Amino acid sequence: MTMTPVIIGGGSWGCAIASALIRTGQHVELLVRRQATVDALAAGQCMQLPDAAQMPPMAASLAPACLQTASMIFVVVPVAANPAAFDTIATHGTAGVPVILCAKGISSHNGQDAQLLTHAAQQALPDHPIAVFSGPSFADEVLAGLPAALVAASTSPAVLEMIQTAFQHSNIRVYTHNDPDGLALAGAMKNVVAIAAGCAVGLGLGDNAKAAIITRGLAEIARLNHAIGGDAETIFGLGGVGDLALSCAGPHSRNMAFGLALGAGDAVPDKLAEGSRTVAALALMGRHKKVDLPITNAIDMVLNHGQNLDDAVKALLARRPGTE
Ligand SMILES: NC(=O)C1=CN([C@@H]2O[C@H](COP(=O)(O)OP(=O)(O)OC[C@H]3O[C@@H](n4cnc5c(N)ncnc54)[C@H](O)[C@@H]3O)[C@@H](O)[C@H]2O)C=CC1
Ligand SMILES: O=C(CO)COP(=O)(O)O
Repeated sequence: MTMTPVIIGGGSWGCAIASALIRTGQHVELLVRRQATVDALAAGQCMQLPDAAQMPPMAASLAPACLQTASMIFVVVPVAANPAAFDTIATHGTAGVPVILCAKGISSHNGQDAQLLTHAAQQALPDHPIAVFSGPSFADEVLAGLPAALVAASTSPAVLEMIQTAFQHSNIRVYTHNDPDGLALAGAMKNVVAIAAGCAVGLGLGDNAKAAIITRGLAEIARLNHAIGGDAETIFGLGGVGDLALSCAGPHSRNMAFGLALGAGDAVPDKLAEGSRTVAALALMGRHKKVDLPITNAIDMVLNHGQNLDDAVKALLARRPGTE
């Protein structure tokens, strides 16, 4: 029986990861929800990135039985769909096969609690080693074959070796470390900071304000990372400052584009902006951990509690500045 990597999710990032593996000559299967996605992938088209050229045809299926022959399982659906993906793996997967978390957000049940995706996965899948795969990586560029550097984090050196080997000779260069919680948190938080940076630019507050938000946002990420027991080095690596810099660079990031529209008073784009969905859970996590997250809280107030964006900015600026 041939074991192959299986990717749950046939959207932008699922296709990009698949393309990197396929180009090294590996067979990859995608597990998706709709027949239309199966057909599009077989024709070399990603439905969420219709302009992507040179995408190799991809084998996809609606049948979770493909998980039985998975060598490793990438979970590449939005955070809200991760619990259902974990259930599918628990039912159809083989114990011991690594599960690699690729979504960037915080898990939440009806806004009542907040949990790192790593913890949610460990609870749901106690028989599987868990890894996080993150870093600065726009799907369209990876899909186009351009180079990117990512981080795989797991407490299992054998799993890290497996992931690194899978991407060897691909356009994704994989660095490793052993802090999956910190990496998962950083990926979730950078999306919210990108929304805030977008708001500042959209409001016309200038480049100085944008740089201040990025830097103070990084400080928030570092504080919450410390509180959850994450490694400080994670925040200064590809999955921390690297992904934050990428996502705050401009509207190529869907989160930044969401913030830009919000700041400019325009309708927000209908593309996935995980930060808008995760900010409530992050703010909750900050309260639980007693960590001050002013930028995260401001975006939560605007998106989930009806605060006017101008008032949120005034409230942020009225805070007494502390030591850096
Ligand atoms: N696009 C990118 O550049 C990157 C995205 N990510 C992360 O990967 C995750 C997925 O993002 P994208 O692939 O970009 O999103 P996308 O919007 O391009 O695709 C999402 C895919 O998940 C499927 N899906 C949505 N809800 C589902 C559900 N309830 N059950 C099963 N499948 C469902 C959709 O049909 C679609 O195929 C997000 O957390 C994102 O932050 C991470 C790195 C890069
Ligand atoms: O996480 C990403 C790149 O690393 C993608 O960012 P957006 O979801 O904001 O487009």
